[in-house]
Amino acid sequence: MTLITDVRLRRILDSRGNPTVEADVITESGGFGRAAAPSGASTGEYEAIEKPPGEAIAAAREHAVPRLVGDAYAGNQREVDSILHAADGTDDFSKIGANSAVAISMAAAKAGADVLGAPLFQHLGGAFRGENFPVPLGNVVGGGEHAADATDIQEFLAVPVGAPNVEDAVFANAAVHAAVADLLEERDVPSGKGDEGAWAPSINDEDAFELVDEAVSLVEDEVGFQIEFGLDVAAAEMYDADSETYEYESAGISRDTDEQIDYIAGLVKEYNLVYVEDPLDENDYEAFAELTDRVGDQTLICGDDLFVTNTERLTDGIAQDAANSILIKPNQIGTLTDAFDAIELATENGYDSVISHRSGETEDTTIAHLAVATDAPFIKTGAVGGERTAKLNELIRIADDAT
Ligand SMILES: C=C(OP(=O)(O)O)C(=O)O
Ligand SMILES: [Mg+2]
Repeated sequence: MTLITDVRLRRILDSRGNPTVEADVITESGGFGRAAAPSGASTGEYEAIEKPPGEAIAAAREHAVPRLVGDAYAGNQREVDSILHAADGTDDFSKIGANSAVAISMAAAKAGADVLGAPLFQHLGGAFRGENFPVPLGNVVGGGEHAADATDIQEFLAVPVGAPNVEDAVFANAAVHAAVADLLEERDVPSGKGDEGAWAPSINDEDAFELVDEAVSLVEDEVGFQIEFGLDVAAAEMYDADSETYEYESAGISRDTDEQIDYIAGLVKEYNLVYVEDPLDENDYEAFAELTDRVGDQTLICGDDLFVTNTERLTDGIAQDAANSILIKPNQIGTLTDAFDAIELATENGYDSVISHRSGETEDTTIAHLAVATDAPFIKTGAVGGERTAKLNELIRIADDAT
């Protein structure tokens, strides 16, 4: 029933107005799945290769589609994904593009779920998936590669750890986003938004910490449950390998690795940060390990550019105690199977998985299902904006359906 009879690929728009790959997978019994690849701006050095969409589509049509049609079963995700790997033949999807691969992989999963008549999270997670729902990390202020002339730290994330359910958590993050706007207006600070919908005022990081701290406290009082905050430092983007320093341009500060570790450890204590992503350069497992040793019992130290959803890099990180959580972005590695394997390896080793969007997104909601299917404790998918609320609203619907 899930035998794949057609795979269609096209270019569609992403949220930045750039082209991206969309895939439709159709099965023998009329099952249908559609998915689109997201795209990063602060990409990790070791990510699978995103090709220009036109080239990725042409290459996938030539090499992957003929191997899938009439041979692969959409309900057998590992088979679909291993055919994608075989059709590509490289270890970084540089032939068909990780964007074509991930769109086909996710579309196949949806087609498989369609044939079974099950929601995607149930098809992916099976009957014995856990009953928890992820806490959403909501990007409320940001800069870095996601906005010009804003904070050096890429993302300030609201974390509604005390929310009784997904719906309250999602609304709490939106309320923090709104409270930040009110505080900016009170202070006469104009602000546009970055790629993920976070406010991107022209302020330095120190001012942003005060702002987010206050916004979080205001909303916490309003909703009556605990909200903390966290960061995606995206430190690889500010690391200068020649001088071996982290350059905070808006504050005019340069920190060497020891100073960076001290700085982040100090922030964790001062602001009770519950989440810190990529606080150090993507090549520096050792510095990650030192920071994790210092504050890993108080906060999540999460590897995004460090691990790039790659089990080999995660294995190295685990061996060195480099972090205690991993960001999972299916397009960093190219298939759902690879993303699942990374989550499984993380879980076996006591690492938390944080399922994540990219800064360039579409209306695709696969990651909401992936987070629920794998019982991931956190999902990072913005706070507001259509391509972000697509996932957040899907999460609310899944919770409504499943409980
Ligand atoms: C979502 C992120 O940004 P991008 O998609 O630009 O890598 C991130 O760095 O976690
Ligand atoms: Mg990141």
